[in-house]
Amino acid sequence: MKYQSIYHPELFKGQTIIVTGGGSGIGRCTAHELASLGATVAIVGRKVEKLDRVKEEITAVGGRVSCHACDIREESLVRQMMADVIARHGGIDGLVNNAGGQYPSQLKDLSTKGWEAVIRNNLTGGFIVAREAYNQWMATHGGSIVNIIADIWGGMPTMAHTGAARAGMLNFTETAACEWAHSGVRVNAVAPGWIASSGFDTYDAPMQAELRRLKEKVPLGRYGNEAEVSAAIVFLLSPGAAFVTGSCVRVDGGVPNARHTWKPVPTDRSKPFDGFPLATLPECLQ
Ligand SMILES: CCC/C=C/C(=O)SCCNC(=O)CCNC(=O)[C@H](O)C(C)(C)COP(=O)([O-])OP(=O)([O-])OC[C@H]1O[C@@H](n2cnc3c(N)ncnc32)[C@H](O)[C@@H]1OP(=O)([O-])[O-]
Ligand SMILES: NC(=O)C1=CN([C@@H]2O[C@H](COP(=O)(O)OP(=O)(O)OC[C@H]3O[C@@H](n4cnc5c(N)ncnc54)[C@H](OP(=O)(O)O)[C@@H]3O)[C@@H](O)[C@H]2O)C=CC1
Repeated sequence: MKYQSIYHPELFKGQTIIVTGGGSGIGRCTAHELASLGATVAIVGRKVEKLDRVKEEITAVGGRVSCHACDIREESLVRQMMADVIARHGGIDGLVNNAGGQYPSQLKDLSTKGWEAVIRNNLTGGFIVAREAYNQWMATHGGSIVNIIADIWGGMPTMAHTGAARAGMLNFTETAACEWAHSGVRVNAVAPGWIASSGFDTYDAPMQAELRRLKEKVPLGRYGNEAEVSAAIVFLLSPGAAFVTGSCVRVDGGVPNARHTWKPVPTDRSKPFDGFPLATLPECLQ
């Protein structure tokens, strides 16, 4: 079934856009939406079988997509991946720096190795991918980069490593937006709140129990869905955002504004946008 985007179906006709982490969740949804809008999508991830599945889904509805196995933490692999995408598609117009993830741990129990693994995954990796996109293509041709971060406004108990990495990524976004503006490159961020995606299923049972409870703390009264994050990414990549750079769009149902005052009311308070018929509800919420 084809993606039902709210945007014009030829918005990205003739463009090539890289989506890291395109084999599942938010990245998979974004790849579907961009392909439905005419883009050729290059999806990147560590597990080839996940990428192949998404490729099958997108080609089945007439989209164009290529798969690139690559760990974003490995500089030489990222360099090669970027060169392959450029050689295969003739350039890159956009990059969605979405690959990432972490595991819950209290600070006192966090090993240095674990801290560094998460920083590499969510800060260093995103930096390497963006720098290679810029140096290998965008510096001379322009382009648009969207970095996916998280709701980092305030502390993130049990998620300090990823909070530090994503806060770093926000500042990287602001700096790159300045340094790369003269090349016609815009750099923005999207900060998802609690998004019911396959990502939830990667957590252990106690964390999943916590996640089931958390929606009561959202002013809009529910989790977000993948299509709602994708819509923000697509806006920032589009000409509609031509004068937007160094910004962050928060897609979180209002959580950062309400942390101290919100009194939970356990009912849904907004109608979701759901343009993605193939979205997978995480098993832990079923
Ligand atoms: C932000 C809020 C909301 C967000 C929601 C989402 O993001 S949804 C999306 C969610 N999606 C995802 O999160 C998916 C992506 N996530 C991942 O791939 C992993 O979480 C990763 C980033 C740690 C990389 O892991 P990897 O396998 O490549 O790394 P590695 O094997 O090289 O390990 C290096 C060291 O890290 C440590 N350590 C690692 N795991 C654990 C653990 N569970 N337990 C304890 N410790 C752990 C350990 O010290 C290990 O060394 P050791 O002691 O073994 O010698
Ligand atoms: N869902 C949520 O509530 C939130 C999500 N986020 C962030 O949004 C992004 C997408 O998350 P979501 O779709 O929910 O989760 P998923 O776990 O489904 O997606 C993460 C994707 O990133 C890929 N990935 C992870 N590490 C690497 C790596 N080192 N190199 C290449 N690819 C990698 C994974 O593929 P593979 O395993 O094949 O490598 C996977 O497809 C992540 O950065 C996540 O942390 C932020 C805030 C909230």
